[in-house]
Amino acid sequence: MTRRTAPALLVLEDGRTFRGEAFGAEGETFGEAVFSTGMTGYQETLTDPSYHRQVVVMTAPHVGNTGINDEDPESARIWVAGYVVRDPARVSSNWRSARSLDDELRAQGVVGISGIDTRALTRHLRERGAMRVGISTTETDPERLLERVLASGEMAGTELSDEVTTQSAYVVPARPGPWGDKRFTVAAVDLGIKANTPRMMAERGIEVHVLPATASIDEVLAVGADGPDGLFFSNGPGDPAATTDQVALLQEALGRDVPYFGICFGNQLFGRALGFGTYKLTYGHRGINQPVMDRTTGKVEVTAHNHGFAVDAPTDRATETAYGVASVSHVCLNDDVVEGLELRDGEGGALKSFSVQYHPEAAAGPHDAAYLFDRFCELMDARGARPTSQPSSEPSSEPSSEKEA
Ligand SMILES: NC(=O)CC[C@H](N)C(=O)O
Repeated sequence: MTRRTAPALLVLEDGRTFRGEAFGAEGETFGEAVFSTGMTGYQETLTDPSYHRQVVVMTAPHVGNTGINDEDPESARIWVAGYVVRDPARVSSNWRSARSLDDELRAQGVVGISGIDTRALTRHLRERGAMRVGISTTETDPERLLERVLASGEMAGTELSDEVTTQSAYVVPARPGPWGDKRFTVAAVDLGIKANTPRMMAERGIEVHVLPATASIDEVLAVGADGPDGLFFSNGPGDPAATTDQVALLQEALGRDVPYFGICFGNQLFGRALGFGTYKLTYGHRGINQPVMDRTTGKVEVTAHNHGFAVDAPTDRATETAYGVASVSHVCLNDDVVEGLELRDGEGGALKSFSVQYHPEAAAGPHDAAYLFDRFCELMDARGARPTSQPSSEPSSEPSSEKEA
């Protein structure tokens, strides 16, 4: 790999400027500046559709050591809008490595910058909050780049599912096991799904029907010979408060008693479907070492996160909703942010649906939260009866208004 020495410029929307070197493709890019504290898993980060329109700053000082392989991508392309690293590896060293990180960024046209003080940049974002940023290898004047940063799109209020979702439905077959060929059939709405999610479901005997984000309730109920055993909403980019169609879809499914499991964006939309608001966190949670407590078991798990928004739900009491009794199942021990929701038949009653704000499918690990896929299987098992095509009750509560942090 040849090292680049072309100058590059990074300007935040509040005018703070960093100068470094071109890394990856040359050109100019804009997005929301966010930082990730993951020490490993940069390939999974780059290809996670939830990072669409975000410029990711890596706090790990040395990035790219293991190159890029053909097995680990979470989707067919890199989604980050830009990439910021301190010190790119000069040599890729791993038996699976097919090419260097720099070559991959260039091949996919992703503009990055290296050689900047990522610690100072991260501290700035932590204090001032996530904000818009521009990176350019063609502009040398920070003032002119700043004008374009200020003209670029904001993350708050932006709906992005249709830019990342699959164009057509596809099936990930169940892996045969002690259950026979398959155990369950699940409709999974792709709001930016990562490849490891259907993989972990398939390993548990789930046949996963991945549907586009525009799926209707009829398309969901048409999955499986007799309707799906469960409904799943994936992770995904954008502001959950700007998403309405999928909230309505979820309310229809909950009204028909379809067991539901959601991850990240799927947790936020579950919250909205239950009538809670969502809000933007100051700088969000992105990394692979976040402590989360499961309030049902009292156990603490170390988990992977990637979220800039969160659900605004009370942690001190359960909430009556049109679909059952909702409560906060998981909290982040760093800042008490809601990390999971559950819906029960009545207070202390049987579980009907649940979701988490973090990533049980985390491919770079940690794997503490993988049990949630088993919990989904247990839920579908327990609620065995297939959903009916008639709503069990008319949804009545509208999602409450959103709060901006
Ligand atoms: N990984 C995700 O699903 C992210 C959800 C949402 N876009 C957020 O930033 O909070």
